[in-house]
Amino acid sequence: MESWQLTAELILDEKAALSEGPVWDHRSGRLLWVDIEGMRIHHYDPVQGTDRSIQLDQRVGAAVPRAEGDGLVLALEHGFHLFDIATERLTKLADPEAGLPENRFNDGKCDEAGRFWAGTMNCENSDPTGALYCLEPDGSLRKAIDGVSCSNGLGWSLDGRTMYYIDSPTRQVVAYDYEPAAGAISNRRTVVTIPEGEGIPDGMAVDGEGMLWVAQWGGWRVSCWNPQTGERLGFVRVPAAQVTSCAFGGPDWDELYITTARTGLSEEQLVQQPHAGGLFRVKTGVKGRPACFYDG
Ligand SMILES: O=C(O)[C@H](O)[C@@H](O)[C@H](O)[C@H](O)CO
Ligand SMILES: [Zn+2]
Repeated sequence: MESWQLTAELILDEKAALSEGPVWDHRSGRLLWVDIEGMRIHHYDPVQGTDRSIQLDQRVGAAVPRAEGDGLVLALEHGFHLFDIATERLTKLADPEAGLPENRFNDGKCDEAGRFWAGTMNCENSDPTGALYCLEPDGSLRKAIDGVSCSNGLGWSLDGRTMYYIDSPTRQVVAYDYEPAAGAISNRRTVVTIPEGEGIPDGMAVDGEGMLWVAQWGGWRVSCWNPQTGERLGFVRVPAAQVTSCAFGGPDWDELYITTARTGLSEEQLVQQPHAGGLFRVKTGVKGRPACFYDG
């Protein structure tokens, strides 16, 4: 059934420790991404081929543009913050896991209503002490999913009635019924299982046909899955093992940007994958959808 294979090309040899969370900002034509362990927010300009980054003083799990202005909302090691790029000023909104020092925030994404969803992971072990949170545009926060080990990819179906979610060690993508007005989830079920020996699922993007593009940490690839059937339609080879996330972007929305990591790799492994920690890209032949921004 696997009908196609593509290969991603290196576009930025950044050698970031843990490059993650790509978001295409169509307003600026730039890709926002983070280096979680390097504590940096990056902006990549594909026209110039240049990348600029801002150093923070704590780990940054996810960054998403705000709908108004050019600020960002961040899921930092120590909670949710607004960030003003020009002044580099941080404004703390909420730190729901201040009492859990082993945890930090990881992947996050906005839904159509401009809510920012982001989850946590235990950095010391795979105990399910993490959770998925939803930050409403008015700044209120609620816990949506409990008992998470390593909160990762998020996405929504084309009709906005299904939310997809990845807790990496489960090797699964699960789906919930999604009630868009309230942002409420229910009826959890498994829609994709990553085969054993192919690493674990990490970040994810949903394309314009509703298919799921799932990065495989330890799997050297991003695979494309039909969530209706659980079948893999094809995959993108990436010349780095720790493939962390992906997002559609580019002027025609048909380019998949892919992030990778160096962290945890031995000297020997780094010889095999010298561009680990780089940014990669592939033309997919399918279009993605505009990213949603934070409405608060
Ligand atoms: O890329 C991420 O989402 C996390 O920040 C990583 O740390 C890995 O997923 C995790 O460590 C895998 O075990
Ligand atoms: Zn991730």
